[in-house]
Amino acid sequence: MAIGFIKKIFSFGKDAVEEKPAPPQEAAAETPETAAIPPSVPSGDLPHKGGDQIATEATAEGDRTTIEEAKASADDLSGSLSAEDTDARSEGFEASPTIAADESVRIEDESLPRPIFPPAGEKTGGAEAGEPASEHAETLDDDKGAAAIPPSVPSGHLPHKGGEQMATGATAEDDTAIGEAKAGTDDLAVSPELTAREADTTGDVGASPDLPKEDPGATREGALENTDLAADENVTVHEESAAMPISPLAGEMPGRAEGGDAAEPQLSVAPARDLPKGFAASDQRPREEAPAPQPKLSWYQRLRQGLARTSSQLTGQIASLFTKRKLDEATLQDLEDLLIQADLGVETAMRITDTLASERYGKDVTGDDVSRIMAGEITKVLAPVAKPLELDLSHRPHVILVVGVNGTGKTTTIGKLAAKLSGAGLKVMVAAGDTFRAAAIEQLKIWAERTKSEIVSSKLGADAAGLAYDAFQLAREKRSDVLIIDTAGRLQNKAELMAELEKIVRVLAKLDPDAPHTVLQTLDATTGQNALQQVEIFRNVAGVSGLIMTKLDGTARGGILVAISAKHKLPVYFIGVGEGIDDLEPFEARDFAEAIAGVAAS
Ligand SMILES: Nc1nc2c(ncn2[C@@H]2O[C@H](COP(=O)(O)OP(=O)(O)OP(=O)(O)O)[C@@H](O)[C@H]2O)c(=O)[nH]1
Repeated sequence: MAIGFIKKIFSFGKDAVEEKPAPPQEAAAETPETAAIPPSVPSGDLPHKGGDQIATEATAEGDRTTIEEAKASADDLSGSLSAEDTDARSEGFEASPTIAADESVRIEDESLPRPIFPPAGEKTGGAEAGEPASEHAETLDDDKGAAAIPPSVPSGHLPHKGGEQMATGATAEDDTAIGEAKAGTDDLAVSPELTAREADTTGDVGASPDLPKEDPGATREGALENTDLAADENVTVHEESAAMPISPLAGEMPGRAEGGDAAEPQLSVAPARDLPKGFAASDQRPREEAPAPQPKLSWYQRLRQGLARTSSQLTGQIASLFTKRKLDEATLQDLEDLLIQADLGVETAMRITDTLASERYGKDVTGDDVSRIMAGEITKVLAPVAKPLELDLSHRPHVILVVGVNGTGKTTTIGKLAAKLSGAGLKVMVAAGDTFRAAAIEQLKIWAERTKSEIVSSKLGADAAGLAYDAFQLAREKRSDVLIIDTAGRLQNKAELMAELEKIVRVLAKLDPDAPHTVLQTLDATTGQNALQQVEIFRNVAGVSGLIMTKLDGTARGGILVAISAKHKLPVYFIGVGEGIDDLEPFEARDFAEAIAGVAAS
């Protein structure tokens, strides 16, 4: 066996490891489809440059593909092998996107808001009042890597420095008539003749041989107009030279010290001044006391805390049902009703009552007895679906498509996943495929900054399938390990949603028949029974291969995960119990069951 093709499984979230030969399409995946890399692009793993965002927009046209192909590829999503091919990792970029545009290209410098400078005399070692605010932007341009790192992220904490962000937009035009589609849906075959351009993060547009050098003295906007680029639409290059403002991450990043070691007390102290002899400086201003760092709860404690409402509601009702009561038919029926109302599902409710009846029929029963049996039965239902998310890194990138209804936590979950992967040393790219909401794109950019991931985005309303295709190509060229694609969730507009998701899946399969390699659906626990139906719909549309349930914190409806597991039997990879970057953990059947049933850890 050739050494370079030894593959391993990287089981993301859990410890499972297995081996599997590399898929044959990898060779094809490596085939450069674009022009040779410009000399200015370093070979090997490109260091992620802090805070830079490159936005390109291109057109993509693809070959005819049938819905069957797309569905087949979507179905073929079982996690397979992953390998960290270090040899391959050291290979340079063999291609960079060629750019074609017949209209103007713009570069926008979206610097951060100007910093507020202290008044004259207060700034030690700095300029006096009136110092031009623009100096900040210049500084950022000169040292983007440093500038882009969020202040609370410890330098060197993550292996990929900076947060190079590329934003590309692409359009993919279908060339297949409606009617070839399976099950009455559109055949949205895409013929992506992808054209993309990528600007060097320093703004050196000449990195691409097709592009003229930017005149550094000129206004960025319009500097590239009337080039010989051929594209169907305008190409806009966003150069965001500074990190987006984000909230502090103290204690949020995996591996960060807990308890506020990053939070140095910020006391308001007047700068020392030279006073004439006979005077003494005094500072009467009240000093702000830094809040005492809160001890951070373990994941298990947070899970328990998060599921406390579900659990207390359930156990409270059970306790009142079984007060001084022998177990009879009526009590069993009441219990079954209660469990069904708690969203556990009919199947699981019957399992619990059957087991209880077989153990305690005609005897005294306490709420604790019921909770114990309930925990055991729920564990049995959940254990088969509590699986790790297997990443096949031989694909490079392993493509994860994230789907789900609006607000179920797709973007947030992508950020949390990116943090885990990036924190483990993997090179992550995220794609802002929710092109219908400006806020979703911005939100993902912030997460990319936080997690030191690259980001591919386009302007609002751009074709999501084109963007996905474009991102996949770029992720290949950049040798990203994982590409995570966000999507818009619009259940209320089902036909359009179905068509778009099917198209994204189909277009990705053009580049790799196995892609997307994972289709993750996020489910909002607070929606209760509605989540069951959502899985049904997205499973059919996008070939969902696994679930992540979010917002288990504070809901009384956490039982729905049990009903979904019993019905759909789809793997549940992770659960979310908060909005923080580390509020996502692998799903553990027993922990979850015991937390819901309100029994002490076994
Ligand atoms: N409490 C809690 N909030 C969460 C969790 N996951 C996500 N959220 C919040 O839920 C809201 C919606 O999350 P998003 O990530 O924007 O959801 P989305 O599915 O991308 O939404 P669209 O972009 O509208 O499709 C945000 O305010 C998140 O912070 C979680 O596990 N717990």
